[in-house]
Amino acid sequence: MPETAPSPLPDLPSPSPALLIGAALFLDFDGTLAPIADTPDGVHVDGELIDLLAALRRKLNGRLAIVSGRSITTLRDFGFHDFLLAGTHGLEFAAPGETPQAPARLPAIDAVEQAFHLFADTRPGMLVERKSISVGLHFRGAPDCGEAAGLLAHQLAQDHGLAVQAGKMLFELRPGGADKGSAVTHLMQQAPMAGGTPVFIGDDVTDEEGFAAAADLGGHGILVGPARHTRAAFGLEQVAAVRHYLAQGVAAII
Ligand SMILES: O=P(O)(O)OC[C@H]1O[C@H](O[C@H]2O[C@H](CO)[C@@H](O)[C@H](O)[C@H]2O)[C@H](O)[C@@H](O)[C@@H]1O
Repeated sequence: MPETAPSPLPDLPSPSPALLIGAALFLDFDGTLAPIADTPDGVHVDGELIDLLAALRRKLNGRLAIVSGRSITTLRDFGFHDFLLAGTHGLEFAAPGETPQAPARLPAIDAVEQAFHLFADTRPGMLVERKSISVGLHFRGAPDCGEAAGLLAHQLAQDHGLAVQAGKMLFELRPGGADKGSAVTHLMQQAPMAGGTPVFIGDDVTDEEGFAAAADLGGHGILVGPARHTRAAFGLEQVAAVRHYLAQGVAAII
């Protein structure tokens, strides 16, 4: 029998700016609001982005949140002090100006961080990212080490009862029990997000739970980047298209 080539994934339709009217908007950070950089510290947030998000949030009567794998502390360091934040893949929450609600850093995370360093320190290009309550092992600078990094991450997760969060050239270990979907569900139950139609914009596999939660609550997911199997109904090509879309949203909402 002749082998059949897998059929290409159809491109997702572009979202209309009108989708943002009445939305409760959830925005991923890396790869959605800021282009992917070589290292976690290589990302820059410009004042124009903060101003755009602030204008959109005003139009949405406050219904705008950033839902990221970054910690709340890091998001605030990037300049998002005044925003409703869900950090570390749905494990942490903070309203503007408030102390983050977050679980304590587990001793197991410190043990994993040490093991990650033992692995990374002999492999040029590997990078360990210390985070508030989790730890990341990045192989963007050493792509050949990705498979070994994944094996190590899964072994350590099993040894310490932690969850593996795969990302873009990254394995992160963190406590389980939450994801971006649970963050959306949680935030949709309270002001200022309650009452809006959830719209989740993200690029990474970690955003799929966010797309699914938004869809399950009657809203929509918007995937940033190339087509893939996804729960998102709409697509935008890249970060610049996201910014353009958000600016169109500001203009579309009276
Ligand atoms: O949920 P997000 O806001 O998308 O955060 C997910 C992870 O993003 C960061 O790593 C990714 O972006 C880096 C900078 O562009 C890039 O160098 C790296 O390869 C990507 O995986 C961040 O460092 C992680 O802590 C986040 O969990």
